[in-house]
Amino acid sequence: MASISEWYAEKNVLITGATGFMGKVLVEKLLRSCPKVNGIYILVRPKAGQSMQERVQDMMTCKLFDRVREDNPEFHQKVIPISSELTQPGLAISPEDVQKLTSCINIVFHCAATIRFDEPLKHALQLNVIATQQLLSLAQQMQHLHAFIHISTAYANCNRRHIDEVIYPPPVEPKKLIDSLEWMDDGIVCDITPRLIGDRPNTYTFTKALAECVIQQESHKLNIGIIRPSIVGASWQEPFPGWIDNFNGPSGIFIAAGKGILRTMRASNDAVADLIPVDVVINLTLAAGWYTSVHRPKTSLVYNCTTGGINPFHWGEIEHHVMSTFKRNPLEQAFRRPNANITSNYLMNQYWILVSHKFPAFIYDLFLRLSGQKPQMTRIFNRLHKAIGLLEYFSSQDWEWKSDNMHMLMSELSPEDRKTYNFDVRQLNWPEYIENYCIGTKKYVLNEDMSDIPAARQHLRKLRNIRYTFNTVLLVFIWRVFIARSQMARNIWYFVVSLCFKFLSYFRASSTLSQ
Ligand SMILES: CCCCCCCCCCCCCCCC(=O)SCCNC(=O)CCNC(=O)[C@H](O)C(C)(C)COP(=O)(O)OP(=O)(O)OC[C@H]1O[C@@H](n2cnc3c(N)ncnc32)[C@H](O)[C@@H]1OP(=O)(O)O
Ligand SMILES: NC(=O)C1=CN([C@@H]2O[C@H](COP(=O)(O)OP(=O)(O)OC[C@H]3O[C@@H](n4cnc5c(N)ncnc54)[C@H](OP(=O)(O)O)[C@@H]3O)[C@@H](O)[C@H]2O)C=CC1
Repeated sequence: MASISEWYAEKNVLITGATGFMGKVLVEKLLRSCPKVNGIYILVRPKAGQSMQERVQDMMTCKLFDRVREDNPEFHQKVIPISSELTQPGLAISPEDVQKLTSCINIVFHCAATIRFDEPLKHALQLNVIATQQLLSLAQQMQHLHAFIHISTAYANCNRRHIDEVIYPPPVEPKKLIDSLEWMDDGIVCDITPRLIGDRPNTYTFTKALAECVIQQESHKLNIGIIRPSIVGASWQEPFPGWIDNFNGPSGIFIAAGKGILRTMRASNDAVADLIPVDVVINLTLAAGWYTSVHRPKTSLVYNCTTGGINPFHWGEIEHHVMSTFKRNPLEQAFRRPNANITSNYLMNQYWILVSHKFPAFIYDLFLRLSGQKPQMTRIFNRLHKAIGLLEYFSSQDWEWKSDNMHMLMSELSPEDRKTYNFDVRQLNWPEYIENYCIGTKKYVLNEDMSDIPAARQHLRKLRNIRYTFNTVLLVFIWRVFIARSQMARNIWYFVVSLCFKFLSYFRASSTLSQ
């Protein structure tokens, strides 16, 4: 049987969400490991004043593509951008492009989605559900399509504790919901959103669950594979360790902790931190594309792509390794020395928020105001509190995912493919991975230079000295106020001072005698 790379040779691949975090890694891996792939068609929209072409050019000059660039400097010729806005009717693809895609595409990878937890329901539905529906209908017209691979999330069914590799019945009938929301104005939709999403924490997980149902209902004769990754983190091995380009999920939290801004967060030390490296997810996705095309399973296979059941690691351990990495490799211009603690106790967390977040922010902003600058720390903390408020649900409990299909797929690969498309997370060394992840946030998200680490360490030492001075002044001040008001405190003070004097005289006398 042909290896995975051989199978992708001469194939035309369509990818949505190629400009996103996972999409980029997918494009890169295809170009690097399947150099004979015929064409990679990517659906891209113009954004933030940049044309589609400019965005794609920018994407391909990014460091992620360095290895591919070395192997084949002309790699960009294989990437063919197609203008598309997924929230528009017909995905806003021109008739000529539709013609091109339907006649040549062999495999579709659908990665595009809104992953914001606070997305208004109407927009999340439009992108995560209706766009999926429209893409399926385009796929139905493709004459040479072998497989359609949809990227879902392991948290689509986070209202359950034990999650099998099946598509669960929808919380509401997607078609009925789409029809009803169409005539409602945004205010009404916003009001009824909590009732609609029920026991799911946000519109993201709710609409991703609906998307899976839409796929089940409307796939007809297509060969479907559904990949459900848990919390996707920096790369483990490929194209190099620690690659990450965004603040999503834990990355923003790690950075905030490394900058000394985040001091406390509600999370359970003993809960499994189900992180999965992005290269593992992409390797599994490509292998699933190959398997679905070659074996054409009778029912759509769902792959829970998680680590917790295979090689568990816990939030408490993550906290320890993140802190230790950032102490050894500090971020530049830290606000305070990194020292974040997670706690599952609500009151304790509120106390530390007050003492370690709100109070220092207030003092710092006061200092900025007095020195004629614009206050900013309170605003940063408000944003951080909003983000951690949305993430806490995922860090305070654990889930059990069945991953039989992931094991089955691994057993179907040749030894060579198992190396090239490695998704065996039993080999993952967590402390090493977390260290590379944190360094990755420093290098690739914050664009900080590793050669500036001595200066960053010097800055941490300065912060430590400021803290010692501040604490000493505070202690002396409190004590002075205290002894001015209490006779007992004064007595203790005189007792301690006279004790010190006695010790001093004793040591002086004994040193004089010994001479
Ligand atoms: C040591 C401790 C160990 C314990 C550690 C526990 C970690 C526990 C993780 C659980 C993780 C579960 C993950 C579920 C698994 C999925 O299913 S993965 C899908 C993941 N999706 C996400 O993570 C999206 C979550 N993010 C959001 O919903 C929105 O970004 C937020 C958080 C509501 C913020 O919205 P917003 O206020 O409108 O801000 P937004 O425009 O997004 O960004 C504003 C700025 O903040 C930055 N930013 C965005 N997010 C963050 C963030 N999280 N932090 C800091 N800055 C951020 C942006 O880069 C941006 O910067 P500028 O470009 O302005 O300079
Ligand atoms: N990141 C994670 O931790 C996890 C992600 N997933 C799933 O993986 C997939 C990819 O996630 P990730 O790469 O992290 O997400 P990103 O937010 O990084 O990427 C989203 C992609 O979707 C595209 N997109 C969004 N809106 C539109 C639109 N209206 N028209 C055209 N394209 C659009 C974006 O394009 P543009 O650049 O133009 O905005 C971008 O390419 C998603 O389906 C997500 O649900 C699952 C589990 C965890």
